Amino acid sequence: MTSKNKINEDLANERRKCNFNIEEVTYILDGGKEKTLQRKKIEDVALNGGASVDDIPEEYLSARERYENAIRKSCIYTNIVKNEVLEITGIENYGSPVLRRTGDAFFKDISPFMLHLGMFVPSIIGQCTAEQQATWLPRALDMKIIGAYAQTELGHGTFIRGLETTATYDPETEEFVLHSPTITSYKWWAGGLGRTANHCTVVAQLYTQGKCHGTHLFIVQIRDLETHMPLPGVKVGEIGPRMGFNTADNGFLGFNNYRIPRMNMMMKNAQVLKDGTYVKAARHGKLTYGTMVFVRVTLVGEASFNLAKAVTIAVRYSAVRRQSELRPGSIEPQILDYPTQQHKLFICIATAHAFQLTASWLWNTFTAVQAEMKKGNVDTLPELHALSSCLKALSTSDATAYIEQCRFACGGHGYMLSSNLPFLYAFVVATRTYEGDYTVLLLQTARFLVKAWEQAESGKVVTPTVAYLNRHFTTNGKMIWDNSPEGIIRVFQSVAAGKISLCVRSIRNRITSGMDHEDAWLMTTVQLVNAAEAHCRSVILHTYWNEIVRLTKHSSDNVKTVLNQLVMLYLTYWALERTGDLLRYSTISENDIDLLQRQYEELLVKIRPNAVGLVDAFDIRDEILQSTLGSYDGRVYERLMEEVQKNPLNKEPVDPSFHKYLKPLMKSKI
Ligand SMILES: CC/C=C\C/C=C\C/C=C\C/C=C\CC/C=C/C(=O)SCCNC(=O)CCNC(=O)[C@H](O)C(C)(C)COP(=O)(O)OP(=O)(O)OC[C@H]1O[C@@H](n2cnc3c(N)ncnc32)[C@H](O)[C@@H]1OP(=O)(O)O
Ligand SMILES: Cc1cc2nc3c(=O)[nH]c(=O)nc-3n(C[C@H](O)[C@H](O)[C@H](O)COP(=O)(O)OP(=O)(O)OC[C@H]3O[C@@H](n4cnc5c(N)ncnc54)[C@H](O)[C@@H]3O)c2cc1C
Repeated sequence: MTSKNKINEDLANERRKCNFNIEEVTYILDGGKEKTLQRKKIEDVALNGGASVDDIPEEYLSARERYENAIRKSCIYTNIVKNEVLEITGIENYGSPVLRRTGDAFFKDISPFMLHLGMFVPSIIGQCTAEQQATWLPRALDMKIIGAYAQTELGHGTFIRGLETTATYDPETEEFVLHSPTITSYKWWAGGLGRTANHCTVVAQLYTQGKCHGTHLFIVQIRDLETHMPLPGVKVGEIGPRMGFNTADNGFLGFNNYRIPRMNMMMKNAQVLKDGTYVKAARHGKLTYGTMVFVRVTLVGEASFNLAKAVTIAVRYSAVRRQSELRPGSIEPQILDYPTQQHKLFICIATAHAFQLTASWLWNTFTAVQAEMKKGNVDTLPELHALSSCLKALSTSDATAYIEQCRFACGGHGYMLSSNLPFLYAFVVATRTYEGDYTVLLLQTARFLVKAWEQAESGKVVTPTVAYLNRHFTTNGKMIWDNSPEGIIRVFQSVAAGKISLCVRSIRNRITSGMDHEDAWLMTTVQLVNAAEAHCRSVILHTYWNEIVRLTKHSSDNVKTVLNQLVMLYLTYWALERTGDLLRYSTISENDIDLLQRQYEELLVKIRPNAVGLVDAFDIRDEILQSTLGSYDGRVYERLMEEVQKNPLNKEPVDPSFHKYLKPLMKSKI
């Protein structure tokens, strides 16, 4: 064995200690053995040519070089996908999470094609008629046209109804005239728009026959397909450096009375006829927001995957890193042996599991709602919107905090870009804002919760995710504390019910004392966000526990044990985080809290020997992790030194700036 492929001895020891079948856990997380085998096959095809095709790491490049390099790699990857991967998986898997995952081997930051696959293509699928799909989809999937999703404007992101771009129908020519009437109406932020896209989905206020019908979606060509020049009437460019997303060429876009054919309005849910007659969406007023719902659903899985990457890096590093001494003269312990380090990291492993299983469950819910909507039934859409909103908000917010915790857990080396942790953080922190800001989305869930509360109050049976509200009206007093998983979940549901109840009371009291409904709601929004967070927490706890019970029914004993330890750690962790709520809404005592704390610390000890095995079970290839600290072999220090060789600053022993500036300064007299 050469030193290049030798496994670090501490990491090798950890793997010897692991007492469960790692593959079995991988299968559970992937959704079954077949899915794991399929993923591995795709990864082999996509990555075995050597994915990391950068001679100089992208962080050393200028903005121009970085963008060009990102385009170069996007094209390499797209060709691999088109020519090799889709042969195995079929075209319907374009844009699947596996391809998204494999793509990470090519980019530390982000591909300029991400929004094409992540939002432009889904908007064609979700918002176009079959005829329109036949026109656009094959060209988009084959990358003959490259798109972006241009909704947000300089002046408005959250409040979609406030968007200012107009699309006015002209029946004479059967065209829409797109126009940006103000500076604040300029599209701003759309990924891939600045330099890459030649088409985009544009969200604009639709005017026909002198009436505004609110925001609708349009497919708009913005650049010439041969020359890539912006078309006359289109002003487009890149918005400038930002925190992360620096290879995504986020762009701005304005229109000067720019004409597009009538059939470029995405007409699945509402139409404008040739004569300008507007035909309203028959089923639900918010179906044009469908692409956002789809992306919110996928973002829960994104949060899980990125957290899994971060904790894989941090746990492996913590097994390799030794620091301090427990007793004078004793061997320095692996930092993973410190309970405080375990406290930082094991919750991250458990959270990645919780989010992965919740993401799969949410995806199933999403596809079930889609199937119902195809039959014309939109009754389940409000619950899906409430669920996808709060799960997107919480998963991205928790993942952000825990990825940062993983970085802290790696000490100084966690700040190195080559650890990949800063990139992961910058990528994930944006997910908390884009596709609906954290607070705004929780307030959407709160609207649903208050309505569900009112239904339960009037004796109606409410939908499953809020069924605990029906129970709230049939039980008296505080929920009895019970330290079983089901007991903890019930208490969390009581906390949510209690908080929603307080919100309803506050709103009613405020209205009674003279406020109108809008002000009463506004004054209660701090509590409403809190209640929606509590509801979402209970949904995650419940889903995680239920899914583990279901998925480990036929598992080997040791797998059952370790996955149970993790889910118990998760439940106990959150119970301890929320002791204030538990004291308020349940009969938990000081003694019960002491017992919870002890239980938590014992779980850390039990999980410790399997920690490396657990992160190995995420099965994330080194090419995808792209981390000096987190590779499978644990050659942390060697990789850090190897990376230093790639630093262009080290190419010459003396920097030219020495002769230009430093030396004159040193020679100058005071
Ligand atoms: C290879 C694979 C590639 C990729 C995959 C991997 C990763 C992920 C993919 C891509 C992501 C990558 C990068 C993304 C980059 C970012 C993109 C963007 O950010 S795009 C822009 C997103 N913008 C937003 O999310 C804006 C947020 N704002 C809103 O959603 C709305 O304005 C808001 C809901 C806040 C308010 O809307 P409004 O019309 O004012 O409604 P109101 O509050 O009055 O509510 C009325 C009524 O409607 C209900 N409702 C609202 N929204 C929905 C909905 N979406 N569905 C159903 N119902 C909805 C609302 O609850 C209310 O109902 P009630 O009256 O209470 O009954
Ligand atoms: C990296 C990145 C990529 C993006 N990519 C795209 C893209 O491809 N396409 C696209 O169209 N957009 C994109 N966006 C835009 C993104 O969707 C918006 O920035 C996001 O929806 C937030 O909207 P905003 O910027 O208007 O924030 P604001 O709404 O201005 O939020 C500012 C603050 O006001 C608060 N706030 C706003 N409204 C309310 C309310 N009603 N109640 C309480 N508090 C409120 C928020 O909580 C927040 O604290 C991207 C953004 C980022 C950061």
